[in-house]
Formats: sequence, structure tokens, C-alpha cells
Amino acid sequence: MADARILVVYYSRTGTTRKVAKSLAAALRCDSEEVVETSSRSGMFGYLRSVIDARRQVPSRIAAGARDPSLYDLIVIGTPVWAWSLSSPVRTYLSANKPRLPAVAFFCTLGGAGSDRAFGQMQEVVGKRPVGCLSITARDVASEAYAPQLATFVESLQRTLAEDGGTATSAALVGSS
Ligand SMILES: Cc1cc2nc3c(=O)[nH]c(=O)nc-3n(C[C@H](O)[C@H](O)[C@H](O)COP(=O)(O)O)c2cc1C
Repeated sequence: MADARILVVYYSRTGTTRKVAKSLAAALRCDSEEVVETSSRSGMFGYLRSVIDARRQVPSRIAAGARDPSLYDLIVIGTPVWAWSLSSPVRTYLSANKPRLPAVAFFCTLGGAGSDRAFGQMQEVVGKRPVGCLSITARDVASEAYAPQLATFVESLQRTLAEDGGTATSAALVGSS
């Protein structure tokens, strides 16, 4: 585990997923990278556009990342749930980096519903099963009540990496291109 290279990648519109991502990176003592869009999604118009983009799977414009995911053993990817779906910026990141992704784990923050569907979409885009998934409600993030869930997730990732000798394996999905 000591030598495993892990990268936490996340998008956050209003800071909730960012907070969990920072906690995860601190607990895993690893690098992190924020997916940044080139245009703003603030305000009511930004909210509505986000719902439409997520539902219609509209690609978003994201800035080039500084870190190459292929240099890591595990990428832990975080998204807010939008309209029971994966957020558009994370969908775009996953599509663009699919050939360079090692093993993956997923996390999301949400109001209360849609995490399973969002995780299913993430798995579909990357074409392999995650080694772990974590969903945390925005309420638990705001009240700082998410530490136990986070610790369980971190322990499970560390166990997986230790069992696999430092390189986790995400099983490829049969029939996925
Ligand atoms: C456009 C949009 C759609 C959302 N749709 C859902 C949803 O379907 N289910 C849910 O539980 N929460 C939904 N939420 C709430 C967010 O998932 C939640 O507030 C999340 O923690 C925000 O993360 P962020 O602050 O990192 O952007 C939605 C929020 C936005 C902005």
C-alpha cells in the first residue's frame, strides 16, 4: 500500500464534493485534481443548464488536467449527482481519459437520491467495474457527519490495494468498447 499511487479527481459546482475529495486525499495521503469547466454554472440558469446537460448527456468544456491518470494505480473519481445522473464535467473527464484510466473507485455527493444510477453511468463510461463506491449526502457533509463513512471507504480501498500488491484491478466489463 505504501507505494500505491492514488489520484482523487473530482468536480464540484458548490463545494460539497470538493470537501469530501479533500478529506479523501488527506486520508489516503495522495494527489488530487479538480475538474474545471471553462464556463460558469452559477445561479438559477446554471442550475437548469446542469439538469438538462446531465439528462441529455451533453459534453462540457473542461480545462486540460495537469495530472496524467495513467501514472497512477488507482483513480478515485467524485461527482455531484445531477438529475439522478453523473455530472456532465465528470462524464466528459471520464470519456476523454478512458484509455488512460487504471483501476477506478467512485464517490458522489447528493441530496438524497440517484447515486446508484450515477455510479452505473460512470461504470458504463469507463467500461470497468469500480473497486469501491461511496455516496454521502450534502447534509452529512454540511454537518461534518461523514467521517465514519469516509474511513470505511478508505480502509476498503487500502485493503484492496494491499491484496493486489499495490495495484488495484478494475474488472473490465464484457462487451464494453
Ligand atoms: C443541477 C442539479 C441537479 C441535482 N439533482 C440531484 C438529484 O437528482 N438527486 C439528489 O439527491 N441530489 C441532486 N442534486 C443535489 C446535489 O447532488 C448535491 O447538492 C451535491 O452535494 C452538490 O455537490 P457540489 O456542491 O459538489 O456541486 C442536484 C444538484 C444540482 C445542482
